[in-house]
Amino acid sequence: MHRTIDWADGAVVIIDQVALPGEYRRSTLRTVDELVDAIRRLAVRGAPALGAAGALGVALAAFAGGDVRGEAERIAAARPTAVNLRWGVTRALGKLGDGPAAVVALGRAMLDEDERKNRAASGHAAEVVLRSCPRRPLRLLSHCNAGHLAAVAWGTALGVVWHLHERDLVESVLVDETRPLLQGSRLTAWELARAGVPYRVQPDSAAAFAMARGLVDCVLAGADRIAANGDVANKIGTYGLALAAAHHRIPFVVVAPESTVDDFATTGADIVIEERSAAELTELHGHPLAPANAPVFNPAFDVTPAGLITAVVTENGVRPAPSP
Ligand SMILES: CSC[C@H]1O[C@H](OP(=O)(O)O)[C@H](O)[C@@H]1O
Repeated sequence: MHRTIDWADGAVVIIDQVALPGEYRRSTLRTVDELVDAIRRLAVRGAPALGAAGALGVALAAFAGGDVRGEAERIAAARPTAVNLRWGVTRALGKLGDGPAAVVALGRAMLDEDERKNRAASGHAAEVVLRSCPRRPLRLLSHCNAGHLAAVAWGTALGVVWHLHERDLVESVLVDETRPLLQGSRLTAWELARAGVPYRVQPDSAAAFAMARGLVDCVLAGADRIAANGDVANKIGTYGLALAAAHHRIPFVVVAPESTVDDFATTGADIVIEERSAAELTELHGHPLAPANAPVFNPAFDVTPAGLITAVVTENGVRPAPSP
């Protein structure tokens, strides 16, 4: 599989995640407009991948000239919750004074460091799972997609599955379909199938029942922004999973690079939660799923309080539990 996002011939090249699982294709993004559109459509998505997209987007703007900082802000604002997007933009702007080639070099360096950090974070998290869950082999539950397609390569929460699968320690993965955009059934299931990992797709609403039926040993989640107190913003539905896991005394492990920690967000209350269009809920490929003009509540993320999380694991290991 190619890198989820890359730089080639003066352009950003992505695996088009809107086309999956039906078609594996790559798209070339030559302008900031094309990149912002791809981010907003989730053709490129996932916190680490968005960090790279932010940096490489600034490279596109730098080569195009004009109002580079204005274009950079457009990129950073394309999706407000994943801190890595703005962080990648900010890092790239720091190189602007050295010219477009220096911005590209920074972006390429981020591409190279992504897999190393995510392999390390998910490796530490795999050890946490093994220490926390006595049963072998393991039955894991995944929400949304935090795999190769959410990063430049490897992945975060799903990277734990790769590590454990290499050691024949995974019995199966329950994959939340993750409405409304189905990152689980479309992307995580596609990744697991490619890797030969046994899995079953389930409705998001089946997750708590699966735990009640004793089908889950550990819940794995990625993150889009981690507040200083350890609260975690992640795909909508994560908070409910954490509540159910706590009730059933099932470990709930969050995996993310340190770059997803936002110390400027004191608590989860400080994290902006992206709300997305009604159409994502009220129609599917043009077919109505709700009455015309139905009012909706469509937050793309929620916030899980630190107290419901067994461990937040980064490339540096288990983050210290926040002081109460
Ligand atoms: C490894 S970060 C993945 C993270 O990003 C996803 O959000 P989206 O699909 O909207 O980009 C989801 O929250 C995942 O946990």
